[in-house]
Amino acid sequence: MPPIFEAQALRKVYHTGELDVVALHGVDIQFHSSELVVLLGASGSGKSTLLNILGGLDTPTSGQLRYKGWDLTGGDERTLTLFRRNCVGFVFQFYNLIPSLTARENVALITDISRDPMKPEEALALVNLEHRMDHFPSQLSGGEQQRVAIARAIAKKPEVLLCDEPTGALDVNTGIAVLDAVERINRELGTLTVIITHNADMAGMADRVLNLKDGQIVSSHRNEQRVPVSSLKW
Ligand SMILES: Nc1ncnc2c1ncn2[C@@H]1O[C@H](COP(=O)(O)OP(=O)(O)OP(=O)(O)O)[C@@H](O)[C@H]1O
Repeated sequence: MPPIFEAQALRKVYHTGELDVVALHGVDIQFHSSELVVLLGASGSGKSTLLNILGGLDTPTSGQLRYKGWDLTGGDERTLTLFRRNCVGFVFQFYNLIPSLTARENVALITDISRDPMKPEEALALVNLEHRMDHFPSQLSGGEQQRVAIARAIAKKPEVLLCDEPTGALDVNTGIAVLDAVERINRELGTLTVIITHNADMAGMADRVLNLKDGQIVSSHRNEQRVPVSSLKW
């Protein structure tokens, strides 16, 4: 099977005042359909930069990124907008839900503008929140709010789910429920999933574990078997 993403010599330089910060130093990597990939690395190693480029939120300074053979780096803003809207779901550390809307309404905001979405109820059931659909964010725990954010990200049935520190603001037990939801979506929908974390204990849940250091992928390890999230040692 051809890869979903194919990155070649990706380089990203941020210019801030007098200073140039090289965030990515020539990254070559492929991501395949249905994979669950955990991306590890110290603070500042370039994880978010890589994820943002994969998701079309940022563009590389040089190098090439292809999505299903489609050149995202040569593309114009309209191409990137269509790619983001139709192909990618994002989950961030902070949930960014709209406080005046219920869980169902927060998800419906996205399904209303998508091409072939699932129903908000279906997306919320996938993250085990069917009993909380009519609650407002303030009536939900941090982990439940993050699960609403995951439901919102996947309700449009994206090919790719990108998660930047999805459990960064949560305690261990709440984080487990969130990762369980992400793993289930990957398994049941076959969504290519990339998760950034500082927590090396999460590596066991992945098909593949990448380590970034100083803007380069310094190791790539494939797990023979995925460990269920509930059995990971924290
Ligand atoms: N918008 C920006 N402007 C200038 N420099 C930036 C910008 N975004 C990131 N950087 C720099 O690029 C490097 C890589 O940052 P990045 O956020 O990708 O790292 P990270 O591995 O995700 O870090 P963390 O784990 O702390 O989130 C860092 O040195 C960072 O300071």
